Amino acid sequence: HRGLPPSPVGMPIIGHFHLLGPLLHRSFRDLSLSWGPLFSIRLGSVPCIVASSPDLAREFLKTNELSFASRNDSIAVARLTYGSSIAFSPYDAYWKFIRRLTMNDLLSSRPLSGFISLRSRELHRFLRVLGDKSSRREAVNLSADLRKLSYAIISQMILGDNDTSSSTSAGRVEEARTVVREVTKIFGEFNLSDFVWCLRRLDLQGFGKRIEEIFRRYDSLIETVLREREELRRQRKNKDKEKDTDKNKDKEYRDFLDILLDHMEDQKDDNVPFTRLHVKGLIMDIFTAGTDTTATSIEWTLSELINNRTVLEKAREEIDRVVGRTRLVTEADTPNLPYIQAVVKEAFRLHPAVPLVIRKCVRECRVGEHEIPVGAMLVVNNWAIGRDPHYWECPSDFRPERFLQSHGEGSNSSKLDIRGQHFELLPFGTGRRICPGMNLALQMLPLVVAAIIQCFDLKVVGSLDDENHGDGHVLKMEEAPGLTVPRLHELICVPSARLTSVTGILAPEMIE
Ligand code: HEM
Repeated sequence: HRGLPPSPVGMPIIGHFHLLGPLLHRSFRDLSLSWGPLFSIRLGSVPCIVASSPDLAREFLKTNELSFASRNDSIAVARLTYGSSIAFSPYDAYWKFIRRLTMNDLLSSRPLSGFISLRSRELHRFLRVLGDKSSRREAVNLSADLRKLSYAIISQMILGDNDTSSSTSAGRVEEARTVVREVTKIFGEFNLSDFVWCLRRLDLQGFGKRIEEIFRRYDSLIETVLREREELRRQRKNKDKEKDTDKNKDKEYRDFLDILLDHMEDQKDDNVPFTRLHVKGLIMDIFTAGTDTTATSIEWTLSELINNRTVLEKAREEIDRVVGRTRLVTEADTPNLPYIQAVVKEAFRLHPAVPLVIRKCVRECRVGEHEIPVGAMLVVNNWAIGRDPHYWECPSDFRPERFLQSHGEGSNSSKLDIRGQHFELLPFGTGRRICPGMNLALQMLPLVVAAIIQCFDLKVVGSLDDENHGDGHVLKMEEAPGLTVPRLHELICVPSARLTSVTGILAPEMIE
């Protein structure tokens, strides 16, 4: 394609695959330093356009929104989401149907406010584990526990309040968490077979085997969950018949899975089939899109706070002033904690959990002097934009102050919001495909971060940078590859209780 943006010299058949390392956002940023904020590469036979500036992000994702309102599918996505993903579905009637369903019944403010007590209960449970470790002076794997926390919240939102006390269901939860992680990892890797047709059967990187293994494990888990639920629904129906109860009266025990199964059974719209496979795919989708992203964002925010003591003290000072030292911070407090909100934004700038917004061109369009063909892949490098010195002063410093209104009149960054309106900072993407879990994430993140630093001091074990940075050793900040980019080294800390009485959370015997 002559009209494509500039491109390095590629190799026959594989194109530019050899230029990409496991951390794709870094490879793309390095290429943009030589080829400019808009360049193209070829992945096998698929042209891939990489944009790394806010203006280009606006041009592609807003001005030409409908041309890029779909995403690239892959062998892994098709198999592991049963071809019925919300995140990877093209912009069509099915996508509109499941997006509306998910928003109305799970992720808009009405259902979310119904889950406040669930979030608070799980947060308390998480803090109690930390409190317990603190009283025994034991280390805790915060990365793993944050994943457990976000998994517990999302799984109960979707599947209801499962009793995890028995060893069988605890084992099932553990297995499900592992599967979700593996799916998130494989979705973020580029598989040569997706781009080079003649290599499809060869499976040179061993993706095919991994996909089948993950599929087998997920399918067996989700089948067990579905069969149990179908049996429960049969029993409920029989009971209702016996009692002659109105079908709609049982609303209180309907969770999201029930709503999906109701849609499957009713099948009102023949143009948009909704089968058991769609239910399985959608559940996989929400788990993979929602759990690691949230946990990863909290993990990076805490890591930055650990490395930036002055910021941490300022954040704590705000919590102590607004909330006090005798009760735990709640969701209702977070709008009154602007510094904590700024800390979260600053962590998103440096560590967007989804560093690349990836879309597919479905309608030929023109951007500047370039013609973008149908089928081209678009990558907007959020991570590179967040670290670009053209848009951010001292970009590698962790400075939440840049997001405070009082920080320099006319300062652009203090006015930025992160809900997809400002293209300098798009942690949740933008437009029709913007993250539907944004409201949930923005309720959880400031709360969990504030609660942890309100209650505990964290002493890091391992993962310290060997170089001395003047004020002592700092935590290593290396990244692991994947669709979401978590820390390479898990965050392991010994917590010590900071407050002597946090009512309702830490039992007195847990406090030193
Ligand atoms: C800090 C947490 C999160 C971050 C940083 C994040 C980020 C993103 C981003 C960047 C996208 C792509 C948007 C685009 O293409 O414009 C996305 C899509 C998506 N996210 Fe999130 N997300 C988070 C949490 C969640 C949660 C909690 C859920 C659900 C419970 C969720 C569900 C989804 C889904 C289903 C999509 C695909 C939407 C579509 O294509 O229509 N996310 N997310």
